[in-house]
Amino acid sequence: MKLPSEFEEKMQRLLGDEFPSYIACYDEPRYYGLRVNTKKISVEDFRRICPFEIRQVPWIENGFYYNGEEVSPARHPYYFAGLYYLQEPSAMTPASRLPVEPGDRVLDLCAAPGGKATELGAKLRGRGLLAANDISSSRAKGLLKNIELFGIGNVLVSSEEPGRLAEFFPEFFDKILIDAPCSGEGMFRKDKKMVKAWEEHGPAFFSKIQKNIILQAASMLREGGMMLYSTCTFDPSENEEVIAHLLRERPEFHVCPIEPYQGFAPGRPELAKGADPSLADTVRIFPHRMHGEGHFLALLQKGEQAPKKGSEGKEPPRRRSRRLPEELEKFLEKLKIDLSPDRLDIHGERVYYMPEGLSDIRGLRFLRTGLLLGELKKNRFEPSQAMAMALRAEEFDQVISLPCSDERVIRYLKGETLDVEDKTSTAQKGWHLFCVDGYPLGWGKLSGGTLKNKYLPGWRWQSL
Ligand SMILES: C[S@@+](CC[C@H](N)C(=O)[O-])C[C@H]1O[C@@H](n2cnc3c(N)ncnc32)[C@H](O)[C@@H]1O
Repeated sequence: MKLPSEFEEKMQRLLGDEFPSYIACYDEPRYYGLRVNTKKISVEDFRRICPFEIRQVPWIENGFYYNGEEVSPARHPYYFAGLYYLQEPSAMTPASRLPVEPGDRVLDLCAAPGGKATELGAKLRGRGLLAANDISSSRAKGLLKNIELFGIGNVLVSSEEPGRLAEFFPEFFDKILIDAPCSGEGMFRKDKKMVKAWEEHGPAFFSKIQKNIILQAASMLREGGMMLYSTCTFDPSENEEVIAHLLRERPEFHVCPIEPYQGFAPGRPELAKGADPSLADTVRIFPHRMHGEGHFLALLQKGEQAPKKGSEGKEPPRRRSRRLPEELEKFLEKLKIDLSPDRLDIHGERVYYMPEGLSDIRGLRFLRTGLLLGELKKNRFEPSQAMAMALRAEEFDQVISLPCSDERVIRYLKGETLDVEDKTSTAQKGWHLFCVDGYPLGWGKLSGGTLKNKYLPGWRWQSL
């Protein structure tokens, strides 16, 4: 692979004796990985049902390698059921090393297409708030889809410039992830187009942006909160230097050690202005030291551990306590989950289930708040694709589940009407949650043994 000579020279200076083994990696195949969605399935159960060979990523509990030259996990019904996300193994590290707990208010500031946000959301277990933001509104649409596919409903998905977001959320979040836009040097092997992009916009261009983003993020973190900064590049000006900039500008922050793995290399304090020794607690991932493409991570804390504020002082806006439309009430009776009525919000035809503790966001550019439950149409309620993905099969009273070997599963994903007489009684009718091996894929409406397909058209299985 042809690399820019300026890049090679820099890596030689950075790695010294290790440079030959680093550069030799470019003649080896890239790593393919998938990360299990633990909100929907345990790692143990996934191992049991996974239809292709996988190997544990040793530093990620729910991360696995697969052979991307032989299998296409994105073309399997389990992918459509949101059971996993395809992700290069070193990119799994940032979300795994930010200690998110159920109930936290979490911000993923540069989130699209959702590789880290989906893991942060899974860790929340449906409690607290995941705010996933990306400056690009087109990329934010893909982000929303992945969050919905993962079944995560306690969300705010927005598309704002970080400074503007900071006006809405001063000292609000318990945990923040900044997976910063970067020159992408760690992605050269995975995607050759990155080399050309690097030649156009290199480390100096991104370093300026990153220094701005990290300060904006800092102002949104509560006292005692934790923030993880990551890039997929090697240049110190985008890594140690950005952290040094934060420590100079916001002295209340300190660097925290990251849960170790034998392949991690320490950060390099001597490569940043001021050579703060705590930068040695940041982590570098190099492909010649472990089986991942390349990353940098820094875990930071603002001040000392302070008691969590929770929703205190940030009252969510009061929602109108109006009677729910009858058709919605009727549908909600079919759900075997506890929904808190004061979190139901109706905007025009659309019904949402709002996350805990979201403050007033009027004026913010957002794509979604909460879980879209469905739409009120004339005298009916139509449940949404997002709700199907957020449910477990046992949480709805009418379910049709087929094994993944049944050809009707793919036909369902293609949008076809199905004959399911063998799976239902003629007396059964109305909304059914259609599942593969017990994992929801979407809705269908049953009548006389025929299932009318309600799978979201934009998500359909595309024929190659
Ligand atoms: C490395 S990517 C994020 C990848 C994502 N975290 C994931 O794991 O799927 C960086 C993202 O930052 C966004 N971005 C670019 N400039 C930005 C800025 N000035 N402020 C915030 N986000 C920005 C880009 O649109 C891009 O989606």
